[in-house]
Amino acid sequence: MTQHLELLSPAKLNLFLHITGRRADGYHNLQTLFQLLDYGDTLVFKANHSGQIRISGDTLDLAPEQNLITRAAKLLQRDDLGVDIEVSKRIPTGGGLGGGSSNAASTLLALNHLWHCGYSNSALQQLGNSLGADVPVFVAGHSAWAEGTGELLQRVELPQLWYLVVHPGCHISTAKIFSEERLTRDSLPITMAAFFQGASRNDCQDLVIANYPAVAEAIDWLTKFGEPRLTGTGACVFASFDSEGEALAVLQQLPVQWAGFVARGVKQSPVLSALP
Ligand SMILES: C[C@](O)(CO)[C@H](O)COP(=O)(O)OP(=O)(O)OC[C@H]1O[C@@H](n2ccc(N)nc2=O)[C@H](O)[C@@H]1O
Ligand SMILES: Nc1ncnc2c1ncn2[C@@H]1O[C@H](COP(=O)(O)OP(=O)(O)OP(=O)(O)O)[C@@H](O)[C@H]1O
Repeated sequence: MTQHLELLSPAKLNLFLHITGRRADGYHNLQTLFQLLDYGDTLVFKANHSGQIRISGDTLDLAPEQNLITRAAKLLQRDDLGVDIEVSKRIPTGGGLGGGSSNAASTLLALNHLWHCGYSNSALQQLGNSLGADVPVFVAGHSAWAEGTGELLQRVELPQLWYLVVHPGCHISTAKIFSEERLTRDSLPITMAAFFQGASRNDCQDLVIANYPAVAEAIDWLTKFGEPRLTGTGACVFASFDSEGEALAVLQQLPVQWAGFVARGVKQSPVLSALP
């Protein structure tokens, strides 16, 4: 039995984000296109029979029971099953890159394997949906067109472009953006064909630009080199390039007050590629 697994828990971009309505429970229906990236956090899992779920490394000062990694593990834990998880974070939190959701999904996939739980991928997606709206796509492990609150997924083949992702330094709460009165929440649903013809935007972008000057400045700066857009509810913004060289050339000019990285869009999550 494999006892040890090292996984790259990937970041995602929302290539567009339309909010099409608000449900009775306060959650929003949306349309989005999730692009998974070859950039992420490293999680090392060592399974044991201690009955304990222990996290070390970059714990983000979160109490273990608040960490989405622990919460995901608890959904699968039975009897004396235990695990030590070493975390190295690279994905900034509150960045719209889905780092917490990705970690939760990676944990579900890893422990389903190491603990021999026997859940199907779609059962794990359903379990993950209770942890966060972005968890199912990371469990599915492929780029996807998403509807509902993000859990109704359709596989999409996307060109494997290179992305420059810029973090303007501020942390944005997803719940805060979704609770703003001025948020656009009545976008008409579009077809996939309309997206590929260029008819899309991020409905959170104007609101975030108005409230977070650093995001506005990052978008202005990136406009010199491409067509920047916000991912999720921010704070990160991104632009696409045909080659790694073009993206890296722009990264080299990034003003020092911001962080950034270059990553490639991938067809399959590195987590799924690493699992037997
Ligand atoms: C904006 C996106 O990043 C797009 O990918 C996601 O929809 C957000 O996913 P997430 O961070 O996993 O979000 P969750 O942890 O489920 O929800 C955080 C908060 O955002 C709001 N929320 C989130 C998703 C959604 N479809 N409607 C919402 O209104 C809710 O107030 C919720 O309390
Ligand atoms: N393992 C984890 N990694 C990152 N954040 C975590 C983790 N566990 C819990 N969290 C909490 O989850 C919250 C959201 O983190 P996350 O990085 O997923 O958000 P985000 O980058 O804004 O992405 P999204 O696009 O899903 O909104 C943070 O406030 C953080 O405190």
